[in-house]
Amino acid sequence: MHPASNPSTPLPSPQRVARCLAELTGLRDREQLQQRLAGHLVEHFQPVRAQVCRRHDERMGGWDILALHGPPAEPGEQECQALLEALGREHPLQLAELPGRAFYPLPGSHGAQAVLQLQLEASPSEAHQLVADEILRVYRNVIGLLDYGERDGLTGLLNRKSFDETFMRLAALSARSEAGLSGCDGRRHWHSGDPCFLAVIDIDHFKRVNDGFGHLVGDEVLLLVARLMGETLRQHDRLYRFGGEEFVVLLSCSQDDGAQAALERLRERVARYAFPQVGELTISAGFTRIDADDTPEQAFGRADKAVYAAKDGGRDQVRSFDELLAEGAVAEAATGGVDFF
Ligand SMILES: Nc1nc2c(ncn2[C@@H]2O[C@H](COP(=O)(O)OP(=O)(O)OP(=O)(O)O)[C@@H](O)[C@H]2O)c(=O)[nH]1
Repeated sequence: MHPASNPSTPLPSPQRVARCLAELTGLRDREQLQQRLAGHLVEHFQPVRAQVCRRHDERMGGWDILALHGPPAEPGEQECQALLEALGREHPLQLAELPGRAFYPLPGSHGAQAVLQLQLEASPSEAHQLVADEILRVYRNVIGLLDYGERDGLTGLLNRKSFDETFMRLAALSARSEAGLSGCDGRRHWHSGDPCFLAVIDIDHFKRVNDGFGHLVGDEVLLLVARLMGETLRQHDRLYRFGGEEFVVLLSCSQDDGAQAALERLRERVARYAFPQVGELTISAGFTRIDADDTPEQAFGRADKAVYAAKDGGRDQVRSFDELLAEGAVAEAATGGVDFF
């Protein structure tokens, strides 16, 4: 049974709603946007408990919990089902079997999927829900505009625009990992104790595709490789194309060999895929761990050297710069000497 409608929570004044919308439409940082939206919804509904649940690994399941109001509570089986259902929705979810609970999808944080889980003392009035729905709609529109500006037109992957900022955030997380720290810092998409990596992925002999089948088919191959990347790598890995036939990935893995395994999975997936007209294709990948004092240019330069090693070694392989360095196969990357895109 649903708890009775709660008439005691006053409807927000038009000024407050306008202030909320002005704030949300003025933000450009997705995490900040997500946090402020959650904050406004909490203020709006005045729940007994509110927490943001982030899905941290698509394959393994599991949720990262960020308590906004009241103590955090691990979602039970039914709640996990509801969270999953809410993820893909445009509208909030309320279920008869979970009275007093509301699940607000918080989409758009670069693949990190999150839901605001509210525990209410009483069902909100229809007018309350309507206002919250409209706030959510404006939020989605802002995310849509951000996507439009930050994504590559052909593949839908991220473009160069947000790369540096994300990279610097990862370098800071790597600093925590080097210091042996871990735990939730409240603003993460990644586990703050995990090492982070930059990978460069290059389609082998792509020129032959263009020369043999034409640029339209070449473009389709780029699109399909991007799709395979999205399907194979994890939700919170960030996938970029800055133009050309080269892709960049920022990923965090709980162990050092996790990046190698993730990229191997992608390499195998591409090698097994039958590309329309073209047939078989392979990729070469190189990666490096991101250090605390790295610049994007330095890390990219190292990963790029590893790609060259993969090409030299016969293509269709994944190489780690750090391993190549340990083997003496490459020299330490010169600082700043690499052309970056
Ligand atoms: N269709 C298409 N082709 C592109 C795009 N951007 C770059 N290219 C082509 O990608 C090809 C890259 O070729 P190369 O750098 O010589 O390398 P490759 O043939 O992939 O050979 P290896 O990297 O050595 O395995 C060139 O033919 C570019 O014209 C694009 O947006 N669409």
